[in-house]
Amino acid sequence: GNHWGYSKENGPDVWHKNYPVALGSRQSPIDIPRQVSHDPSLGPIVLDYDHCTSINISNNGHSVVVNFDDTDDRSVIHGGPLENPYRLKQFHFHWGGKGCDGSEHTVAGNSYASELHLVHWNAVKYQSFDQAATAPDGLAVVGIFLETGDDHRWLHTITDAMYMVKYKGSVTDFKGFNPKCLLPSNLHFWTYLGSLTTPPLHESVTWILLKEPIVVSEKQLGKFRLVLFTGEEEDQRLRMENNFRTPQPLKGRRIRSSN
Ligand SMILES: C[C@@H](CNC(=O)c1ccc(S(N)(=O)=O)cc1)Cn1ccc2ccccc21
Ligand SMILES: [Zn+2]
Repeated sequence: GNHWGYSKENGPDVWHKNYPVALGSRQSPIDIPRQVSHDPSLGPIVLDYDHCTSINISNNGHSVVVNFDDTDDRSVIHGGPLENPYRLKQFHFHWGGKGCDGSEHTVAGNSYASELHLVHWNAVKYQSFDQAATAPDGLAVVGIFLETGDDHRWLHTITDAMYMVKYKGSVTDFKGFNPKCLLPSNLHFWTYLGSLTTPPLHESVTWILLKEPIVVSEKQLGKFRLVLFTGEEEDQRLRMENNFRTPQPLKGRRIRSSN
């Protein structure tokens, strides 16, 4: 059927037809204004990834996703705005086309080349990721902006694996990767209550956006674009690019800033 995507016919402008929450009161992404209220009660965000276990890397037809073993609390984030530890489930990226920016959140109206999402779920309160994904305090996503410059020294492990998942539906082993190597030097952040940025667009995400971008090269970003939206058996070969939703109305929400 008319599965959702990022083209004119099935993209963000028509998602509301099958997912009416797209017009809801806590949708993501958003633009982060120049002035955000500083909340001194916000402690630092802590990412305990030392024993994380990556499993595989896959192409789900919307992004490239690295999946983790989330059967116990071996890799969690806590602190910041979070009242519980949240378990790392997966990370994935959103990016643009050649020379076009592709982040989802924007800062004072400015986009970045790409945006990395580290997706976590509240395993203290919920029995499964899917159950947490429908709860208002179910998920916590850490967003990290990517800007272009020099090569990122660790991103090649991911871009090399992307060759193996060129087609929608492909998956390949991807063990021993610790996403700590993708973090910027400081963890200052903005936080607000929002949603998944793709259907089903559930309003279940506490967003934690790191202020400092990481730097990757144009060459490395170019390898993201060798991935396809389409499956091996399809006659159309659609390059995976511009897989981002644009900023949504703030609707009175408060955005808080850490230090
Ligand atoms: C959460 C969906 C699957 N989607 C995600 O897991 C997900 C995670 C992060 C982002 S982002 N870009 O905001 O970081 C977007 C999507 C499965 N699922 C669970 C219940 C459910 C009900 C209907 C349809 C699909 C359903
Ligand atoms: Zn995402």
